[in-house]
Amino acid sequence: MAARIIDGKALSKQLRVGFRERVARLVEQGVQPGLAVILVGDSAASKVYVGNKIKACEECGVRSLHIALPADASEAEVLATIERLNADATIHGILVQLPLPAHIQVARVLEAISVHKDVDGFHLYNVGALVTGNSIFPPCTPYGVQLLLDTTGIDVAGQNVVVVGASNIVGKPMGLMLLQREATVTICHARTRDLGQHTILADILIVAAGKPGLIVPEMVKRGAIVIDVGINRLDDGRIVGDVCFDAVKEKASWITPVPGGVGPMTVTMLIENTLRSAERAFKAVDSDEFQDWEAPTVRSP
Ligand SMILES: Nc1nc(=O)c2c([nH]1)NC[C@@H]1CN(c3ccc(C(=O)N[C@@H](CCC(=O)O)C(=O)O)cc3)C=[N+]21
Repeated sequence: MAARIIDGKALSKQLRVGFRERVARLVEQGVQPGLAVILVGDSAASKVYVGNKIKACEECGVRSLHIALPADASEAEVLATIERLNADATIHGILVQLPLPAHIQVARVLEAISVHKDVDGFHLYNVGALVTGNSIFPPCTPYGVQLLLDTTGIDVAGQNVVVVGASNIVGKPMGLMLLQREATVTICHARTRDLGQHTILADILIVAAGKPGLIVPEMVKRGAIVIDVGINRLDDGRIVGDVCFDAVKEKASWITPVPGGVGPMTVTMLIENTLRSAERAFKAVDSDEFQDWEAPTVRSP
């Protein structure tokens, strides 16, 4: 029997209805949630993603500030932009689109963002919070995957989860989030020997490798849940994930499509984090998470 489809577009749509209500409540109290998106350079893919984020803001009533810097903008310029946004009380979330041009140090930029506005969850403080199991801004893509998994009704505790890809923005945080939920987590990566030997054991297989066609049915356990985080543009213009969807869906119990799976959820969770930040700024929700702890300024050598 073919797998059931986990529809990220539909779930996003549903969640965004609730977001509009939360924005309305905030606006009633005089708070207009605001998200700043900084894009350095003009990569085509980044433009599409940033465009989707801005669209989602509009859809939910979040004010968005799109700051486009030229590809040769200096690191100092990017840092100055962040400083300005850190100090701007009308901005509740700051996102610097990755990847950045090679002359800019990603770590310096991410550590410059106020931990209170780090809606991507990429600041070291938020990464540390995730490691210790009390995440403040969970990174958007793994956060979205977690909600997609929830819709299947499966309890991940005790399940074999295999994550393919060990990036800082998807694979590693994904593994940590599911470990927190008591799954048995394996993280595979480019140097993993005999990938299929690991993936075949997965009750839940999450693939974020950026390699079209990487996962074939022989590597998938019958009845597994398959989450495809990959987004690959083929020469013919088609967008596909890392999983051979048509073949694998005959073996899986649940599967996410690309597009329309994880991608829209990434954007949706960005809005969720921005609303949480705005609510927290207003003290509409418990702000104990930060425990009045002032995050240290991290200085790079
Ligand atoms: N600081 C930072 N934060 C990010 O969250 C971040 C980033 N940098 N850099 C790049 C990745 C990628 N990303 C996506 C956003 C939207 C879709 C999306 O909307 N996908 C749709 C359409 C895809 C398309 O048309 O190309 C879909 O899958 O259905 C996908 C991927 C956010 N990222």
